[in-house]
Amino acid sequence: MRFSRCLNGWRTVCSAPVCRVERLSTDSTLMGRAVALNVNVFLRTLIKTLGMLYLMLSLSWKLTLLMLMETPLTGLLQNIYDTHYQRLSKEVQDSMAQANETAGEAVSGIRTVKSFRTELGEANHYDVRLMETHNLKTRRDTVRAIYLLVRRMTELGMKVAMLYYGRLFIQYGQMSTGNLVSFILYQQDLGDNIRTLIYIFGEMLNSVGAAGKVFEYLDRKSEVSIDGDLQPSDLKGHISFQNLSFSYPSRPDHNVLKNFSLELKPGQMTALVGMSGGGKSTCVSLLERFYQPQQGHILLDGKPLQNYQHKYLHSKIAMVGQEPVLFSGNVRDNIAYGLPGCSMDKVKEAASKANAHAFISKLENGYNTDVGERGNLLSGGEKQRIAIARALIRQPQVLILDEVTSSLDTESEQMVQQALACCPSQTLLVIAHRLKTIERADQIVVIDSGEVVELGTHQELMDKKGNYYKLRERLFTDDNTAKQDQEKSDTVKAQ
Ligand SMILES: Nc1ncnc2c1ncn2[C@@H]1O[C@H](COP(=O)(O)OP(=O)(O)OP(=O)(O)O)[C@@H](O)[C@H]1O
Repeated sequence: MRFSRCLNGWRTVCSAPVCRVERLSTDSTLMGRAVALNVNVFLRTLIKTLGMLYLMLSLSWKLTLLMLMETPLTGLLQNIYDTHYQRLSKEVQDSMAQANETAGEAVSGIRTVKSFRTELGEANHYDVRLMETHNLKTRRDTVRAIYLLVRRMTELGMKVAMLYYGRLFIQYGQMSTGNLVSFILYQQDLGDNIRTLIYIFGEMLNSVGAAGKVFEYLDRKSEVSIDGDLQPSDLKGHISFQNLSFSYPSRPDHNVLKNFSLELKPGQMTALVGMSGGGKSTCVSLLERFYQPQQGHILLDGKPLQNYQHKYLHSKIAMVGQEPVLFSGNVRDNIAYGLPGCSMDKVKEAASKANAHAFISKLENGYNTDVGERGNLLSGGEKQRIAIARALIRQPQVLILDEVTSSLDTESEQMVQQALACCPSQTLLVIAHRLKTIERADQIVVIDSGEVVELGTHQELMDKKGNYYKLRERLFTDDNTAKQDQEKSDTVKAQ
């Protein structure tokens, strides 16, 4: 559960890894169970089997050899069966993991599910996944039933042969009737033991697939090198993006940034603006070293970003993202996330700067109030302010705010802006759609299709009447239309 939470907010975890979380948890459970139980039973059964074989050999080595002739046949049969059974088991596990993931998504996004229930109609994704799992299980059980049938027939054939040759040995005085009866009794037990061994062996093979997946996750190497060791005590926070070209690994043909260059100076506020999908958040992801650019460099105080020690870098560059990520726990733990032993005074100071102290004090248990899973007991603006406090408490030299003011009211927004202005030597990078919030920025950078198309102060860009001017006009019109729509709907509601 805790692990899954960390994966959900992995960017936050990295700063202070949707993958198959369910599969990982199912696989590790399967592996743990198989190792603990099976090894124990396997060893006990193996010793018993060897003991019985010794007794059977002493009764009649010829009959024993005859019985053992069955082994290669059973082995071949087992091999064919295992291959199919393994493949189907893996598909069942994948399908179950997907079903659990779908259910988890539906529960965490219950509001969206409820809003779209009519559109979803009968197409309940979870049911579809369960049906797929059920079909796969049926196929797996059929393969098992066919295997058992063929195996029983083979065993029956061997028993007939044993009785036939046993009778002949008694006839020629090579074996007494009592010995044949004892042999048959041992042989039955031996059969049970060999079946147990085969079953456990199958189970162990089954868990090898699961173990493979777990080790695949554990052995994953970060594509971004983390062996830098620079930790200067006097970091200024001067950042320079130099001729960056970048495409995401999942879409290598789509060049998100093209020959992108930009400078962020200490003590200055830089605002990135532009149409959606232009590449603003990508700049931030590269600065946070979530990805490595294919071409170009990002320098921090003149040194490549990868030369800095990973932990040090994330203590100096803090980010508050578009969607604030909170973890279940109390307010204090969320603000002091990744800073064990942080004093309450520092937590309160950061909360005050982020304009969060007042609302936190009004909560039932103040800073000890549980924020609920992913902070769902708080409003969007409250979560946002806690996320800002989490960034400010680190006193970062570079602070990145990605659309953070979008869920704040005007008053909170102004207070946060004031708080940010209190750190004069800090390098501040702000991404904003509400262009009003960035008018006081020292430089405004307009990004379009991964390129810097305009750069200057608000006034310079307004005078230029270029992209920024048009963007403002468009957003201003959209804002007005939204306001008018809101007013209309308020009037209708009032009537
Ligand atoms: N993880 C990803 N994998 C593949 N492509 C991505 C990924 N994240 C973003 N992109 C693509 O990269 C381009 C730039 O996205 P980015 O999020 O940087 O834009 P943006 O300017 O921040 O947009 P917005 O203002 O809507 O947040 C888009 O075309 C987007 O589809």
